[in-house]
Amino acid sequence: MTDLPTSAAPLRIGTRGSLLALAQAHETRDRLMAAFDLRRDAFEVVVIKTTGDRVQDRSLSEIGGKGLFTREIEDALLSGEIDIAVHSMKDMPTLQPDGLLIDAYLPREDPRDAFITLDGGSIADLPRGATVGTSSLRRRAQLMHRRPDLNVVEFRGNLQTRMTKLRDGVAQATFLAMAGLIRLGMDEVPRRPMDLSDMLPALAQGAIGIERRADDARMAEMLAAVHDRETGLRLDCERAFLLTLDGSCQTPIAGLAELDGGTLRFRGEILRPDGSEVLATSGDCPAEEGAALGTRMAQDLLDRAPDGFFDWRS
Ligand SMILES: NCc1[nH]cc(CCC(=O)O)c1CC(=O)O
Repeated sequence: MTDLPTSAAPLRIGTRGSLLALAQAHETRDRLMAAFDLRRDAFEVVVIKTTGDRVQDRSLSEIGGKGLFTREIEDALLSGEIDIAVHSMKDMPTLQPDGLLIDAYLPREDPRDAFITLDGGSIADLPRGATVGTSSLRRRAQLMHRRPDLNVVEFRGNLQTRMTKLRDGVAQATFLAMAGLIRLGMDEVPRRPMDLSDMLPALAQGAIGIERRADDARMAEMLAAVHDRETGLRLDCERAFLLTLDGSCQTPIAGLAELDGGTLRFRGEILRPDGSEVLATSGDCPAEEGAALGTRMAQDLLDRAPDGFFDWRS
């Protein structure tokens, strides 16, 4: 490989500024350092503020639009201010702008959601009418499906902010992705990982993707060295499912692909926002054919959804 980055011409990694985003950018840098025997000063982490970071006083679905956490970063990639961008794949729109692509993923972390209370209790321990904080339409719908008696309130902010809200009594419980807790080393937070049969995660939860310019052969070569093939196969299926349903992280859609040797198994579901109805599907295929399976699984749900099921789609 010619033309490796140096301290004089470092590889610039674009990222949001949250602690989790920075941890993910640093993991990407560390893996590239190891793969190419480079020093830390051959990299520069460039923090970019996005609309989603800036607006804290309204719910994400209210601000609307796709790419709330990505647009400014993708602009920096297109203009050449950065060389790659590191993203939580569950926050990524399913299609990238012309000229950009994502075909490199780091090894996926635990994809499950965790149920969080200060005393480590379970959902079943919550008294009738208890308040749960979450801004995720998916988690809200999944929770209300099981416990329609619960009161769900908006809970925005990073992991630290949400823990402070729990301590302040704004809500008795919340959900956080296991991947975030693990990547931030928040070992002191009492968490109960949700069984996958009780709560399917957001599509691509726990996966880190690295975006680059489509015509950047040097970055393509470098990223291929850190790409995790199994994560890629699972994400091919999950992203095809999401694309066919035209969903995003802000719609009540859940699903997960898992590899079992050469077989890819997928489970997915869509919900009404109030949790009153769930439509679930599952299937499997050879590991390499996940995209076709994801599309077929989504089509199955579209075919079965009664009139009006998708009224929440704008
Ligand atoms: N929507 C915010 C977001 N984006 C990615 C993660 C967690 C890490 C991941 O899923 O990769 C989180 C926080 C959360 O849902 O608890």
